[in-house]
Amino acid sequence: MEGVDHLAHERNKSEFDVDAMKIVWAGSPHAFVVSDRISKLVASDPGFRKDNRSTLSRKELFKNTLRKAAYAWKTIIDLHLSEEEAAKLRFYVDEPAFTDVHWGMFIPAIKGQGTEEQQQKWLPLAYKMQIIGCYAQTELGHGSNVQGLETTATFDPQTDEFIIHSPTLTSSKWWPGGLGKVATHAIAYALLIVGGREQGVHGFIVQLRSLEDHSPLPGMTVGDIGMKFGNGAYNAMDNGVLRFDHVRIPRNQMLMRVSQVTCEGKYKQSDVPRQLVYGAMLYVRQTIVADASCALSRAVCIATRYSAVRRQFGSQNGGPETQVIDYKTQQSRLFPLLASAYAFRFVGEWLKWLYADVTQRLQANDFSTLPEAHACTAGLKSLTTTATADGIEECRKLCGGHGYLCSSGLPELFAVYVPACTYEGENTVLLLQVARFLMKTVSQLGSSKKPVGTIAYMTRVEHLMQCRCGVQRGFAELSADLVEAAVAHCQLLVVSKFIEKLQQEIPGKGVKQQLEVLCNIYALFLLHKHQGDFLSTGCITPKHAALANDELRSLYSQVRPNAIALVDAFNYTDHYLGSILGCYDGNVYPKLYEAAWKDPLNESVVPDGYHQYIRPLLKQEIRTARL
Ligand SMILES: CCCCCCCCCCCCCC(=O)SCCNC(=O)CCNC(=O)[C@H](O)C(C)(C)COP(=O)(O)OP(=O)(O)OC[C@H]1O[C@@H](n2cnc3c(N)ncnc32)[C@H](O)[C@@H]1OP(=O)(O)O
Ligand SMILES: Cc1cc2nc3c(=O)[nH]c(=O)nc-3n(C[C@H](O)[C@H](O)[C@H](O)COP(=O)(O)OP(=O)(O)OC[C@H]3O[C@@H](n4cnc5c(N)ncnc54)[C@H](O)[C@@H]3O)c2cc1C
Repeated sequence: MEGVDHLAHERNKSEFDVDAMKIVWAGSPHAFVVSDRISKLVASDPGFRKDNRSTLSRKELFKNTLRKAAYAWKTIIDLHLSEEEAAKLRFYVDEPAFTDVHWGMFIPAIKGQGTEEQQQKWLPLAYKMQIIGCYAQTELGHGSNVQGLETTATFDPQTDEFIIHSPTLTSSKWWPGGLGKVATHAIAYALLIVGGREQGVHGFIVQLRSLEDHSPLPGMTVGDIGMKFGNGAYNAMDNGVLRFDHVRIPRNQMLMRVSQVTCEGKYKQSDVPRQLVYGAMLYVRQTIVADASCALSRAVCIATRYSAVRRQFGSQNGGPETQVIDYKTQQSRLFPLLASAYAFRFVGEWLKWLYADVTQRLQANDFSTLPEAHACTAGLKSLTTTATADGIEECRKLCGGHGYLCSSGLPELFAVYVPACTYEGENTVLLLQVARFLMKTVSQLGSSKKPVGTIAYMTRVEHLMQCRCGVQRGFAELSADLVEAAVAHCQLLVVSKFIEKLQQEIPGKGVKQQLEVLCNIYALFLLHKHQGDFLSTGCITPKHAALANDELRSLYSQVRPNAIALVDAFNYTDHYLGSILGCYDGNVYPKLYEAAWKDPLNESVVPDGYHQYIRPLLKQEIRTARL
């Protein structure tokens, strides 16, 4: 039944303009056109094939990733793609690679922390990929505690150089993506020592490998840290280890926007806050929130389409069985995730705006919104990645047994996604940062400093005034509760940004109504999940809670006829989805059957090893067998 749309009856049911919703999801008509064109370009090019990934060995997988990255770069140059189109192309190629960190961290770190001169020198090389960079911050002994890093950068005024050194085993750089086998350069973070005085952790541009033959430069011991979670998946990335043995670099390779070391050995701080050293993390956390909506929507698209295809029980008079998407239990697990995907999309859009705004202010030496931007990026990164990782796993379960097959796309998606809960700031550690920000705000309530922006609501929460005096005491003791408060604050942010989105003009028949339903599901689902907190704090009564649950059930029924169209609006190609269960035409069973026969284990009917291990068992010859 190739060519038949098995989900056509579902698509016919929808009550809104899907094409208009595609534009809302993409962000603008222009963004939609670019995304649509580039995703189709990648999907139709056999050079970007990815369906064989799970059967490759680590070395084959890695080499294939190198080939794809080179091929992507050639395509970008041959087709004269703009920066926006090139970024989309890398996104749709959909393979973790050194390029993520080069474009996503190395370049932003130079832009944010480098002086004009440094940017002019290094950025053109990086943009043309004449150098490949990584972001070497984390060490074997410390990741979260950045101030605890042990690598040293000691200034030598005699030669006008820094000596970069790894004094202990635990000071070995450990984890940086791209470092293991590819990067030619790193932004390495090290404790600056000038004239015998420690001046805190700073970033340095360090060349790692020869630009002629790729061999490590003298004083560098560098390699890959080994296999990671999930067989294929994130193993395409060469996360690395690096030790420095008194490596010398010129003084002008310290990133000097925030602070400078002069040739006389004087340490000077600009009037910009030293937190700007963490600027690259601010940037990446913001991109991670946008990525969360992509990963979650992908899993939800797979689970929703498959739930409409899959039938179990309930046949009446020999008619078809019930589509599992019609079970209320399936809906109550699936539709909040669908709503979350949309919610994260819109909060991601807002965060992008917030980041652009804080960047503009920083350039004009206005640092007033930096703490809020830090709290928002850290908190939303934590909230959205946790919910997305959990959501992908829930989608796998929603697909029953077939969800466990690699051809469902879900195991790989989970394995690639789940480290987002750890990298770029471990999620609990980041929530503690939000909690600290909230508690600082509470301690200032009643003073002349009024909370503004995302914390303006705190003036309206009367009982917070009573907490003021004790907030700086007992932070550690109460940290588990404070983390919950931080999550609640972030959830409020997500809900309020969804509501703000709905206050805008949204064209297209029925589009706004669908988004209103999803927004209400997102908010009421949270209320339902945290009912205990709402009840115990007296924010709602048991009657409210019961009403909310009734309303939630009714909202699920309203989503049901539109569910397939709502995931079609993500506009994902079958190539990008990488899932038989989620394929657009819903022709799942023949495709699953066909894919099984392509497994390397099915290349012969009698497996390798039969004569050595199976036959001796069957023939009772195991004692004499040579094992
Ligand atoms: C297109 C691209 C796609 C991109 C995708 C790429 C994916 C790539 C793949 C994945 C690649 C993965 C790549 C990777 O994983 S790269 C490695 C990422 N590593 C981390 O994220 C480490 C996590 N730890 C930290 O961030 C900090 O040390 C924390 C936050 C725990 C503070 O620890 P500590 O308690 O010791 O504090 P302090 O003394 O150092 O500083 C305290 C002061 O600084 C303020 N502060 C703190 N942080 C920031 C900030 N960021 N902006 C602005 N301000 C900030 C803070 O509010 C406080 O201010 P105040 O209260 O004193 O006023
Ligand atoms: C796939 C992947 C890619 C990465 N890529 C890079 C990269 O390119 N460059 C780079 O520099 N790094 C990279 N990292 C490292 C990453 O940024 C760190 O692993 C991360 O910041 C967490 O730090 P950690 O490993 O020290 O965790 P830890 O801090 O040791 O966390 C262990 C546990 O301790 C808890 N904990 C820690 N501190 C506190 C506290 N103060 N209060 C309460 N609980 C606490 C945490 O919540 C966690 O449960 C990568 C990591 C991964 C997994």
